[in-house]
Amino acid sequence: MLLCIDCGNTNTVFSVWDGSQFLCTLRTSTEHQRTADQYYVWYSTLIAHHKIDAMITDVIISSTVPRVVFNLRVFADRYFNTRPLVVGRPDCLLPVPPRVDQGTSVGPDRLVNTAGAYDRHGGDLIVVDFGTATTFDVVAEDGAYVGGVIAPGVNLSLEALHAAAAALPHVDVTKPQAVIGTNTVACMQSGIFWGYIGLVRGITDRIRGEYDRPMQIIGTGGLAPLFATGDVLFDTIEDDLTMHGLTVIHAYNKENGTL
Ligand SMILES: Nc1ncnc2c1ncn2[C@@H]1O[C@H](COP(=O)(O)OP(=O)(O)OP(=O)(O)O)[C@@H](O)[C@H]1O
Ligand SMILES: CC(C)(CO)[C@@H](O)C(=O)NCCC(=O)O
Ligand SMILES: [K+]
Repeated sequence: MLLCIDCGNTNTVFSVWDGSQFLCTLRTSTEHQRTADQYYVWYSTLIAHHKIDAMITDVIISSTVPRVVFNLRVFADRYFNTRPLVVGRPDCLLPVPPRVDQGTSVGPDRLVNTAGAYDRHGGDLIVVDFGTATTFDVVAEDGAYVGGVIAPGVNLSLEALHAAAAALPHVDVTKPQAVIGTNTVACMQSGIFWGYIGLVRGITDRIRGEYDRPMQIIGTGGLAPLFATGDVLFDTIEDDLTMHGLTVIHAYNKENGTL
């Protein structure tokens, strides 16, 4: 079985893939101090809780935080006796290499989203991922990542408002009743909710204008379903797109790479 690990700047997600389905998905906050042994205590406790017979033989990691990779490698080696595949490292092949400026390194999560979305939908796509950052990945006809957009994440923007303005409280993102807020919290929620609807619509419209073929828009990340209630922004929403992409890249390396 394959253990897929998706480390974002905010959260780290583990998912066990048995070759045809994900048996469970476990989430923890990303902390670079966490050791291999700490990962195992957390992982094995939850696996036991879910009563899953997970015989892990392979591990694949995508990490937007380079310094957590060392301890995850030790974790894979010590507890599963396997050398993990790390997306973005030279020995991890991608089904289609990205076409970007020379010397730039694309976030591994964006490469993984690209591979996952292309596998499910073919090319000419925009993948919108609502994580720590709100990212837009453009996937060409042949499945290559060819660029995109990085905007501040929704929760980051809310935190920034709260941190910078003494009178603005911490609020959660939610769909407000009306656009015109009649109290501070409602005003902030309106700014974030309708602001991000406008951001996503504006950016995807402009990408479509710049790209010379029809494109599908795929939404992913925890907040995609919430924003889809505000406007028709996406052709589909897939909460497991990153995990799916990890299984696609792993399978590709089994067939063509050094695994
Ligand atoms: N209605 C909601 N309000 C606030 N947060 C929500 C809501 N629905 C989902 N979430 C949050 O979305 C997050 C899931 O987002 P996702 O995994 O896509 O990115 P992330 O973990 O925030 O970022 P990264 O992947 O960059 O670490 C979870 O932390 C979850 O609590
Ligand atoms: C943009 C984030 C933070 C989104 O997780 C990540 O993909 C990243 O660190 N990217 C590196 C820069 C780039 O993708 O062009
Ligand atoms: K993510």
